[in-house]
Amino acid sequence: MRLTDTMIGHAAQVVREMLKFAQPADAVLSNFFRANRVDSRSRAFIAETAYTVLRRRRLLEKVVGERPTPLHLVLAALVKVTGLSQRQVGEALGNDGGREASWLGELKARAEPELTLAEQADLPDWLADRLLQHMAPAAVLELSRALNQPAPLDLRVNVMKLGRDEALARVLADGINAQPCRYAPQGIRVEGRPALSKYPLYLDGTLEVQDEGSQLLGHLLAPKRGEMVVDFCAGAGGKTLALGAMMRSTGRLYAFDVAEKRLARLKPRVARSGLSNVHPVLIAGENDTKVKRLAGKIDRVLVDAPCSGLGTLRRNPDLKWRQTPESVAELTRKQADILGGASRLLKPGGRLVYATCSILPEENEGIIDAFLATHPDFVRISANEILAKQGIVIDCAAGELDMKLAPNRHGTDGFYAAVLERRK
Ligand SMILES: C[S@@+](CC[C@H](N)C(=O)[O-])C[C@H]1O[C@@H](n2cnc3c(N)ncnc32)[C@H](O)[C@@H]1O
Repeated sequence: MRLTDTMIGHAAQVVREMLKFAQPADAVLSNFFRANRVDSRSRAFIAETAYTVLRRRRLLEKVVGERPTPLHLVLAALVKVTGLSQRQVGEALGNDGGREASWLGELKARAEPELTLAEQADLPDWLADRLLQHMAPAAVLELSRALNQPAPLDLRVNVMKLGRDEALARVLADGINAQPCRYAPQGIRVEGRPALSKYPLYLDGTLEVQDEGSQLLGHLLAPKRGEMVVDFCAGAGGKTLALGAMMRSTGRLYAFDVAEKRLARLKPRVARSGLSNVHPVLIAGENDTKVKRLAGKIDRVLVDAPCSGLGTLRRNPDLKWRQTPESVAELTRKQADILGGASRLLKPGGRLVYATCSILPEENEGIIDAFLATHPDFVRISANEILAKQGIVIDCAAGELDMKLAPNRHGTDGFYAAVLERRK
């Protein structure tokens, strides 16, 4: 790929917008591409470079020094992280970029800065401190390095339409490099970024984009044909679709959410999937009368709780700069309330799965421990045993009941799930 000064300038423009943190990084990118016509190779460069700056912001700010400009952050990212040579970047900058080229020369000559652990991990201090409360420094570095890599693309095969092996064979025959996911029985991991929006198997609902970790949640809830199931925080329905297919389009699957826009995005996906058992319900909150009416009637409840998203930094690196100790505290209050409300839905003997894509214990086992302390009618059961019964063997700590996934150990996003059962 020939790098040009326009591409570098565009990347700096995107970085400038992203670092305002007024909008999520992916929204900044799509707005930029809507407003500026750029060819697909430049697009990939701009997106990757801007995300590299977000991922490695602390290192880059340290390297660049005081009052870093977006352009200097981009140039530093290209030579310090992407591994381009000073000459390659200098040539792209051309004659008009003489000042920046000489700045790059200076940068190259500077001694490598001393970095604190949080800077090496490229995490804000508060977040590194939280992780260090329950992890060794080497483990924090290993986890954060994995979170600072781009994520692979995982697809879930809709088994109502096609078996995983047949779908994989079709994908391979269409020239897309892919392999079965390591754990998720319906998962396919794809190499590169194929254009799915025009791909027939995607358009007809055979394939859905879903991280392998998310796919496993369905296997933890393991809904059966004919059951009454609630996806309490259904959002745009990624998990709803997987649950509906596991129920073979029978029974009733309520998709609750408080966000009308997200539920609206669920409807066309349900149509494409061919499921007829999904009932989207807009609720005002966990105390809505629509929720209360179903109290004690539901076999299985999934609570895919709103969370900090810090397990998804591979895809959403801006989250580590957007979240704060205060926003996490607010989320934990909400998580406890939602879990309390959702738990009332269960029949005796029913199963609840509480999940987040966070790596912070206060959003995960902290919520479950506090819930169990005040709800003696619930017991925690082994997530790993439920998976093992379905032939899914996850590498986990001895005696660990909850499912904890991490990119450095499992190649998935950071994920947490606990399985609770209401006593009979
Ligand atoms: C992690 S997202 C869910 C993602 C979704 N399950 C999927 O697979 O695409 C959390 C969702 O919880 C919803 N939410 C927030 N507060 C809620 C509440 N009190 N009751 C139900 N849903 C809530 C948010 O609107 C958001 O869609």
